Amino acid sequence: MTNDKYLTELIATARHFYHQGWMVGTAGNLSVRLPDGSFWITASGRSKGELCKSDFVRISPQGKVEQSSPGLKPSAETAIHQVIYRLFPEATSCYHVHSVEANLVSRFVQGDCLPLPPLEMLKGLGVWEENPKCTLPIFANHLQVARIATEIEERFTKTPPEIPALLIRDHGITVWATSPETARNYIELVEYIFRYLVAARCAGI
Ligand SMILES: CSCCC(=O)C(=O)COP(=O)(O)O
Ligand SMILES: [Zn+2]
Repeated sequence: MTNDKYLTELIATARHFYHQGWMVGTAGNLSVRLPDGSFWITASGRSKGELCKSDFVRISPQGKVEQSSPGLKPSAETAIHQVIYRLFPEATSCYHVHSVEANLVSRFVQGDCLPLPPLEMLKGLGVWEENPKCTLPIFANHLQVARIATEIEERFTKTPPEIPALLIRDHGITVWATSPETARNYIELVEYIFRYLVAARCAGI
């Protein structure tokens, strides 16, 4: 893929997520990793429904800004993307969105794991067991993003997640995948599961 194609894909995906209500205003951030280990990430504070090609910053494998339009800052949550790419060398895309449902389900439990219902949809996230008992890791939403990133690194180094996703309480979901298309599917699947959980609770199930 050329740089242009990567950015076109991220712009289209952000617009799609914006129209779902998952990247309202400036919420969320998307990144894609290139074969040289650098990655393109959305610049901080841009309206995610109307991104253009100059709204991205390229971060080197060492974590420095490598390419940017004047006046841009990388996403405030770049440290989380960096830690995901470090932990999961096969990942080439990392997407983070804020939905109402993600925030609601993050309060359904007090602990640091959200049990997921044994839905067929889990197969789309790589879970192929009969009646799976799968959980989604939850992290606290610290003001200092670096602290969230450190906690992700410490926890996943000891206990790898069962699915390529993590939830930050009262904040949003992050997924990672081996292609931009797969990361987009993962966001859609996880958001479906969140809607199911909210609907099930409303229905008293
Ligand atoms: C209203 S969004 C608050 C910051 C945030 O959580 C986010 O995902 C967007 O931050 P960025 O710096 O990537 O624009
Ligand atoms: Zn966020």
